[in-house]
Amino acid sequence: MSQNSTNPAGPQVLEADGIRIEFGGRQVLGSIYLRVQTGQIVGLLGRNGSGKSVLLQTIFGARAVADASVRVNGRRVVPAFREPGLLNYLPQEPLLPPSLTLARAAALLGVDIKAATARFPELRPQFGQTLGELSGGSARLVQALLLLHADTAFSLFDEPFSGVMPVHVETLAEEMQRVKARKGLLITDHRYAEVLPICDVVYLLHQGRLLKLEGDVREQLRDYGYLAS
Ligand SMILES: Nc1ncnc2c1ncn2[C@@H]1O[C@H](COP(=O)(O)OP(=O)(O)OP(=O)(O)O)[C@@H](O)[C@H]1O
Repeated sequence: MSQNSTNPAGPQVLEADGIRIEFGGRQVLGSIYLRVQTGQIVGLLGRNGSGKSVLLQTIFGARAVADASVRVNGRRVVPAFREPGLLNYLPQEPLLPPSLTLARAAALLGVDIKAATARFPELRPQFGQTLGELSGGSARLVQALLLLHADTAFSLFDEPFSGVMPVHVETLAEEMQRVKARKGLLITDHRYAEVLPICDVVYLLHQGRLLKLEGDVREQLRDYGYLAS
């Protein structure tokens, strides 16, 4: 399914709800509802250990959760990763094998290197190298760029800016804003100063509940103990 085949007339809507997760009797997520649509960047913030990674894994389908419902345009898609062209996911840990050349990774994901690196020309000469030969920050940046430019309706990013130098964080954030014209992006990253300005919707995971923040987002982030006062 290409990104426009499910609903060529309008945006696609990805919804996740009924997500409840416990570890050892401790509830991490309690009846979460989250919505992302194409054309939006949705930010997911929360303190360390609040369950952001677990939530992204569950939406992607890498973590099976009883009663969890993930839907696209109202149609249940569990596990979502099986749905061709629906979504891709950058986990916190490296996604692609270190032995893979960047050119091969791009080919596997159907990504045009020239388009993906249009704003990162210094990366182009590195496409003959393997991911393992890159620095940690460059490898992170390349993987985020490849998933961003792959032809899926949604991309889920778990800390895409981690280890990436500030000048590239800025350019990657701008690139996300450009790409959202044809995709929906769900991003969690503690680089809130870069994340907040590009988000259309901000969620905060707090004590197992997912709160949609409206109004003065920074003030609420302080109130909930995510930002220092
Ligand atoms: N397999 C597991 N077994 C037990 N507990 C787990 C397991 N996976 C995650 N947890 C716990 O679930 C909670 C949420 O973890 P998660 O990695 O989703 O947090 P996070 O919000 O992404 O944190 P961070 O901001 O530090 O990346 C943590 O307390 C973690 O220890």
